[in-house]
Amino acid sequence: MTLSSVLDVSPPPPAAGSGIVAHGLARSFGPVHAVRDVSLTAPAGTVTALVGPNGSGKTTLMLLLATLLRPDAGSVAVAGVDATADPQEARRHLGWMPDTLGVWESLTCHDILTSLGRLYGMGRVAAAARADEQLEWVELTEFARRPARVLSRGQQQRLSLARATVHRPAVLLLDEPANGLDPTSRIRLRDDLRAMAAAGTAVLVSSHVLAELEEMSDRAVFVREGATVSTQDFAAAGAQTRPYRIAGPDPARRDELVHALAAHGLLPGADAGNRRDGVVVQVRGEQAAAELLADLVRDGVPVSHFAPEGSRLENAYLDLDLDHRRHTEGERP
Ligand SMILES: Nc1ncnc2c1ncn2[C@@H]1O[C@H](COP(=O)(O)OP(=O)(O)OP(=O)(O)O)[C@@H](O)[C@H]1O
Repeated sequence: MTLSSVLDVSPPPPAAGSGIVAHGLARSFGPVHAVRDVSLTAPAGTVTALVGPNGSGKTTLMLLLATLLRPDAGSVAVAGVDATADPQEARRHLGWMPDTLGVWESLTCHDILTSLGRLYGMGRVAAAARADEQLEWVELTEFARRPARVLSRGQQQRLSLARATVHRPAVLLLDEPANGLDPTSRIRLRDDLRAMAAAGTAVLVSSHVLAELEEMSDRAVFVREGATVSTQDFAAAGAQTRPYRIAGPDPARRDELVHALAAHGLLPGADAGNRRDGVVVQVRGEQAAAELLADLVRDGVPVSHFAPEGSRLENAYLDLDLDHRRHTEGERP
């Protein structure tokens, strides 16, 4: 498939509202069932995280959603367009940021973006103006006339984001976008993706950096061995039970803290205190956490640290992993 056959399309209409809806996707490579049964949604106006272990089929799934691979079974709708039946039309609504920049390293950054704009049907002047705008957005204006091969890894990622969004897509797919980015650029990326979602774009992002994914995402879809295993909505997660680490300023008074927590029916977990000072207890939602903290302060228990332990995404991932290991170990003869 040539790039022009992928992108030789007219400019997209204003963003359509339905994001991505995929049902029963499957794709094998010979005997390897990379994607077996994936159903997911990535609604417009949200950032959806795609999470799964190495080899669970995330990249293959992204390529299926981006219409760069044909599924063996299942369907994908992109902004209301049946992408399996009409991939060309679906691509007008899609932006795709792979984990490496790829092609055209001898062209200048400006030429790359202008060429893309032209392939999406923009006129010469409009495409050049859009390239300037995108380069300014990703802070690469000083590299506009230099070949893309001189860019650092982080700069390449930023050019890749500019390239993926040159046509203002309604749906944006990103595979490990924060790879190689320094902390400032990661924060920028997070803010940019949040801003795009706020403007109505459906953003689907895969990454292994779960704490970072949680900061930028509204919801998460978990995949394992080529199949969706669960979906988590962070807006609804405030009521969920999660571990909190609570510590006082004086480690020698830990027993006093344990005693106070026991009075609330909270017993430290088996690994409590292994990694850092304090006690880890399971607290039933944010309201209960607020009440517990107020009670400890009222009772004169000195508290210098009171915070959720790990990210929700990390905890959910570890729970799924544990369930899976129990399940597979239970199946062994
Ligand atoms: N072109 C291909 N030919 C053969 N096997 C493939 C091909 N692409 C992927 N696979 C296999 O499909 C499975 C899923 O791979 P995929 O790259 O989609 O996983 P992933 O979740 O993105 O992994 P990672 O997190 O390590 O990037 C793996 O077993 C991989 O070896």
